[in-house]
Amino acid sequence: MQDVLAILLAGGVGSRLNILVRKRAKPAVPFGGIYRIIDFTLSNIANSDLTCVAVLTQYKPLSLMDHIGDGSPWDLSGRTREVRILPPKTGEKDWDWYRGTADAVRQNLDFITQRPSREVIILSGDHVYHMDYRPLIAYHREKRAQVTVAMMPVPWEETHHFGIAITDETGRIIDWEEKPKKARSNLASMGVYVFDTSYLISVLKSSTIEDLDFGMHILPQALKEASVYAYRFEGYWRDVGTLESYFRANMDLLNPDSGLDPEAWGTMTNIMPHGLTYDFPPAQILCEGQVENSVISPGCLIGGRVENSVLSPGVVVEEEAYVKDCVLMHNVKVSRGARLFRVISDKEVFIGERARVGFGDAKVANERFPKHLFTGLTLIGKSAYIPGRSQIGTNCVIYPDVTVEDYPPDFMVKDGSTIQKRST
Ligand SMILES: Nc1ncnc2c1ncn2[C@@H]1O[C@H](COP(=O)(O)OP(=O)(O)O[C@H]2O[C@H](CO)[C@@H](O)[C@H](O)[C@H]2O)[C@@H](O)[C@H]1O
Repeated sequence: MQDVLAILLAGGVGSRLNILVRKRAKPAVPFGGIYRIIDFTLSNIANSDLTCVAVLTQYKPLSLMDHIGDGSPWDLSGRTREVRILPPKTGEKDWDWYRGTADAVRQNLDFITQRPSREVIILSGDHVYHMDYRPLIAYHREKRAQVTVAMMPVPWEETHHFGIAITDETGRIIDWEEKPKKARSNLASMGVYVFDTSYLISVLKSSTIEDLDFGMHILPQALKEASVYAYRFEGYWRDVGTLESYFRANMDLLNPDSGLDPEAWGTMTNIMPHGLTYDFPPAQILCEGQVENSVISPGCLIGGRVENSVLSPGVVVEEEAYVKDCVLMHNVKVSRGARLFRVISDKEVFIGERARVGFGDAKVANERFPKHLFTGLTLIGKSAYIPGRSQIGTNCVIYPDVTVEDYPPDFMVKDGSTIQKRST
């Protein structure tokens, strides 16, 4: 589909993913063993035969740029295919940081005006889903819409996280509420929009709002002056913007009925920048090793028991260790006899012998720290060191790079605590 340009928004701060996004943009966070979150949207683009995409970055873009490279892992590079990574433009005075999703596109209007296109599809880099965009574009054309929003019903108690539409019987959107306190419908926007190119250019050029946002400003305005339709999507889709939803989506990989199946969807990733499958040997389960309902990536070495967990390449679980309901990223080492329960661990973490992590009372932890954004999960930052025989409760956050010197005596970390690196 050479007449449709794709714009992938990949610049949000993603602070709800806590220390996982301290050094990387949210779309670059590892997911599901060998993938990164952005792989899902890039694969959808390639599998929908879209040939030209701009990736708008802003916050900590380096690992994202490394990962995307020239786009060839998704077949997005060549004479007629291109992926363009666009950082915020330098303005007259200083960096003109993007102030809203639509402002980010407005600052890169050149990309759109310099390439002939009939429609522009706006996508987000922090969703895990499989979608063929071609039926959506066909629907947009059939309805002669100027804007089409991909939507799906969500549980009523989650409606306040989304843009919500009220439609008439033809599918036309007649009312829109961005993240309403009390929603009148549960038909939620997936943050996937198809715009007629000429309408998108005119609506972006005509607005004087600085922090211009699609859900907050552009859609309400479009309802007044253009024909806006809802396209109902049926399939697996998750916004993995919070730790809870990120964890749940990883766990969905282990449930054959969830609808999340990257292999069946032809999801692609870049295996080169970190030498993923090229340098890692096949995964190995030793005699004493036991694995139940888990994703085990290349280079993993399992001597203990792993249950309902997602392991990225190079994870080692030594003899007598027990890992249950965990997401462990690249090269985490779980030493002999250690026990982990509901832990999300970033890369290169060392867990000492007989340490216990994530066992505790989430209710108590929530009472102590009601503002914590997650329940019953413990989060370990990149390259952190968990001392042997330590006991780390649930709802704890262990910051990146902490060493043995940063822990309290006898390594007892109460439910809901945070261990930070001591400033030197
Ligand atoms: N300045 C910037 N530059 C580049 N990229 C940026 C950016 N600011 C945000 N982004 C990226 O744009 C995407 C969407 O941004 P937001 O996180 O602000 O939207 P939110 O998810 O709250 O709601 C939106 O997405 C949900 C669906 O998840 C809809 O229901 C809702 O209507 C819609 O507003 C994300 O991928 C983010 O990383």
